[in-house]
This record gives sequence, C-alpha cells and structure tokens, in this order.
Amino acid sequence: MIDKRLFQLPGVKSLFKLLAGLTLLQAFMILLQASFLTTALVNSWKRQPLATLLGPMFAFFIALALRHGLTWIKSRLLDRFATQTSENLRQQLLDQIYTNGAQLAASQGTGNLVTVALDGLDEVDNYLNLILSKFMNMMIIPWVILVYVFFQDVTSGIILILVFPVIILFMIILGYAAQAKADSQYAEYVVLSNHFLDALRGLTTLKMLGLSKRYTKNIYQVSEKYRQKTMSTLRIAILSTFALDWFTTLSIALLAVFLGLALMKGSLPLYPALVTLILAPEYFLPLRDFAGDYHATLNGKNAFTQIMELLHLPTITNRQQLPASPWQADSQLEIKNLNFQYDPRTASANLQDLTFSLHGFQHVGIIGPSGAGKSTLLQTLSGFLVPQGGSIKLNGHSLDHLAQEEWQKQFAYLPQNPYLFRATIADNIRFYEPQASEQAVAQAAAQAGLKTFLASLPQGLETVVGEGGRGISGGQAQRIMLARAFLAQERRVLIFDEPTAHLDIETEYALKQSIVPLMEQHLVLFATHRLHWLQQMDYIIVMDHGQIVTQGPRATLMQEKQGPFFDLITQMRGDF
Ligand SMILES: Nc1ncnc2c1ncn2[C@@H]1O[C@H](COP(=O)(O)OP(=O)(O)OP(=O)(O)O)[C@@H](O)[C@H]1O
Repeated sequence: MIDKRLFQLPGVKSLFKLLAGLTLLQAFMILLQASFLTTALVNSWKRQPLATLLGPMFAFFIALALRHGLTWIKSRLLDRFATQTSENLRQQLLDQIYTNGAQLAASQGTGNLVTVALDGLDEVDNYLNLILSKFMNMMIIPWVILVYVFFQDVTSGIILILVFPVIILFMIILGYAAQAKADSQYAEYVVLSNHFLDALRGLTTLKMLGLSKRYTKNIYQVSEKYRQKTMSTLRIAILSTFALDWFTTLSIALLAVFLGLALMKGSLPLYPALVTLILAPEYFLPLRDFAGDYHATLNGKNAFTQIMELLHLPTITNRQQLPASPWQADSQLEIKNLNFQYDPRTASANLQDLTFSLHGFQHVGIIGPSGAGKSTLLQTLSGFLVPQGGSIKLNGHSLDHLAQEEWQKQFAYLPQNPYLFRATIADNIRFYEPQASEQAVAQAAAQAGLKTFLASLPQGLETVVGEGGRGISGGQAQRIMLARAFLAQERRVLIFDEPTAHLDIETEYALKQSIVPLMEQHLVLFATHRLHWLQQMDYIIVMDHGQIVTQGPRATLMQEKQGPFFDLITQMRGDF
C-alpha cells in the first residue's frame, strides 16, 4: 500500500520516531477525552451536583485541545519534511536530467519529464504529507484504544478486534482495484503530457500542412480517454469510501446493540459501556482516514514511484576519462562495432556494428535515407547518447562513451531541430563562448547571414527570442546556430546535422559561401540530404537501417557505377 522506498528517504526514520511519540500521546489524549466526557455524562445521569460535572468537562476540553494541538504539531512537522523532501527530489531529478538529458528525453519523452518535474513533485509533496501521518495514526491509535476497551469490557474488545481484519481485507481488495485503475490513469496522463507537448511544438508544421484541425480531434480523443480513466478511478475511490463508512457504521451499531443488551441485563455498568461506545468511532477513524486519503494520494504514489525509477536509472559516469587534448591535424577517433538502441525491448538496434575511423581535419559526409540513423550516430558521437556496445578510442585513449567533458568542449553541434533559449539573440550566439565581445558576436552573426534580419529588428542582437520572446523562423534559428559555430572557431570539430534543412535553396547557397571557409582546419561530420554538400566532403559514410552500408573517400565512391552509394546518389538526384 505504501511505497517501501518511502522509508529510505533521508530524515524519514527520525521523523517516524517523532511522529510515533506524538501519535502515542495523541492516543492517550483521545482516551482521556473519552474518559472525562463519560465521567461527566455518568455523573449527570446519576443526577450528581453540577459541580461534579465541571471538573471532568474542563479536563475533557483540555484533552481535546491537546489532541488537536498535537495534530497541528504533526502537520507542521510533516509539512516541513514533505516540502524539504520534494525540494531535494526536484534537485536530484534536475541533476539527473542535466546529466542524462538527451538520453532521458529520448526514452521518456520531454512532456513526461516536464510533467514529473512540475506536477509530479507537487503530488509527491501531498502524498508524503498525508500518507505518513495517516499511516502512523492507523498503526498506533486503534491499538491503544483496543487495549483500553479490553480493560473495560472484554466482549466489546473482541467485537472490535474481529471486525478489524475484515475491514483491512476489504481495504486491500478495493485498494488493489483502485491501484490498477490509478496506474492506467497515470499512464494515460503521461501519454497526454507527451502528446500535448508534441502538438505544441509541431503546431506551426501542422498549420502549414492544414492538419491542425484534425489534430485538435486527436488531442480531444487523448484527453477524453484520460477523463474516462480518471472517472473510473474516482468511481472505485468513492465506492470504497462509501463501503468502508457503511461497514464501520454497521460495526459501531452492532457494538451498540451488544452494549445496550448488557446494560439492560445489568451485566455491565454505565461507565464502561458509554466509554466503549464513545471510543468505537475513534477506533475506526484512523482506518477510514487512511483509506480515504490513500485513494486521494494514489497519483502522488505513482509520481513518487516514477521519480524514484528515474533517479535510479543508470547515470552516465566516467565523464572524465579523457585528458585535455584539443583535436589537431594528427588526432584520431576509432570506432569499432558501435551499437546503440533507444529502447532495448525492440528487436533491432538503431545503430548496428558501426566501424569507422576519423582523423585530422577530414570532412565526413554522412548520408542515407530518412530513418537510416544519421542523427543517432551524430548524437552518439557527441556523447548525448551512450552506446550499449563497441569500442571507442580517441587519440589512443579507450573510452566507454563520448560523453567526455574534454571531448564535448571541442565541438560545435548543430542539431536538426534548433532550440533557442529564452534570451537575447546575442546570448544565444554566445552559447559556446559566454565571454565573447559584442563585436565578435556581431561578426559571427554577419557571417551566418543574419545581417539583414538583425537590421529589421529595432533591438537588433539584443532582441529576446525563445519561449515567449519574438517569434523566429526555422531558417533564422538555424543561422543563429551557425553563428555559434562561427564564434567558437577554436572548437576544431563541427558536428552538423542537416544545418541547412530549414533554408530554401537560394539562401542555402548564399550561406554556403561562409560555411565552406569555416570548415577549413576542422574535423567536419556533416549529415545531409542535399547532394551539393558532398563536393565539400572528402570521406563519405552511407547508412541504411542503422548500418554502414558502404564508406570510403568521396573520389573513390564517385567512380562506382553500382552499389549503395551509386543507388542513393541516383535517388537523391531525383529528389533534389
Ligand atoms: N527518441 C527515439 N526513440 C526511439 N527511436 C528513435 C528515437 N529517435 C530516433 N529513433 C529511431 O531511430 C532510427 C534512426 O533515426 P535517426 O533520426 O537517427 O535517422 P536519420 O537518418 O537521422 O533520419 P532523418 O534523415 O529523417 O533525420 C529511426 O528508426 C527512428 O525511428
């Protein structure tokens, strides 16, 4: 019912001890409260002088106040613990996302990660707050009451102890049903988050293709499915609360009948009968509270489980295997039998047994049909994805992966889908060189062909772009990415994943005039669908279905009159 990992959280053990002490005190307050109230009632039943009622009534109010005071202290303690813990978890989750970001986003979905890091943690806060105190109440209060009742009347004690396991069994059965429903509800929530973010990101494309209306329907269907799952979880939760209330009320009524009969027979004095009856609802209350809140916090439990799973995913380690040694004319990167798979449950690898070597300031073109694995290869070479197998040797150093701090300082990476941070254009260009002067930034922007665009903006380089900033076209974003590479020229490796995919042919040709000189004295890895770039390459890797189908110097491949390179080039000419 409770995630066991909850007990491994830092500080939870001492909090548990403190809560146990306070709950025990609270249980005694409940006993005192019931006892003083009963005394006052018995005295008034026996027509004792009013003065004999005042003492017990006063003591009753003191016990009542202390009981609620203890509840307040407990809730403050829990509140502090829950806030602190969810803050810690948020920090750990962000660290995990920063360390394994690309891989995590690829396997879990960005929408899902964002939802977990925001809403999920709030749910966890709520879960910790409620479940810990309710659990403690359920573990202590009924038993203290039961012992006291046994001392008052053994038959009542036996009735109470007999109905307890029945209720627990009942709770477990309904709990399992609710858990199954909540699991599928949460899974649907994850789908919805990913779906929504994907739709938001692709809105421009969808509009361009005239598909936005059809997609609205799609989003509606996913949210509708989520609504149905939520309603069916709520149905079980409401049903179980109702059933539990009904069952406990019935048990109290049954107890009342037994006590009434005993009173009529005269086998039980008024005090023990009355105190048992007053205590009976208190005996069931922690159980009902736990069950009620258990259903209310199922989402929190699911979010907690998911966060713990995310935190326990293998993290990228050994990031400092490589000593600082900038890429030079005699540098070498050897890759043998490299394998990578996004989802190990799928049948085929996304990169399969890739073997090649790169050296010096080679210009390497990576071509292949859509889905061949070009971007996956570039992301693995950039260290954003960690391969599951193969050997990597960089300048003679054997490495587990290329997520090496020193390697990542040496390249400029231009992704297929540029992402701009919410910042000024100048700061976006300074990505690799935060200290670059204004003049250097302006020069890099001009080299990337941004001059006319910047001149049309009242604030020029200081215009804020990115989320909530000024809108920007795909081509302009790609030029900002290019400007980053122009600014960071001492990074001797350029990893370009279709850097001109969003540009029209004329603009691409114009920009090519500046990109070509930039490539000099650089190792260039260039994935492209555009044939004319091959003239700038001196080595070509042809990929298909995650494999290298052929590779070699461009001049050699160009002479082939058949084979994978020839076929692809013929096809690309047709596409071009
Ligand atoms: N995040 C991901 N999770 C699972 N599979 C993925 C993911 N990203 C890509 N793939 C799969 O990996 C394979 C290679 O994709 P990749 O994007 O590397 O191809 P590509 O050659 O770059 O294609 P394109 O030319 O269209 O950009 C494809 O089958 C693709 O569906």
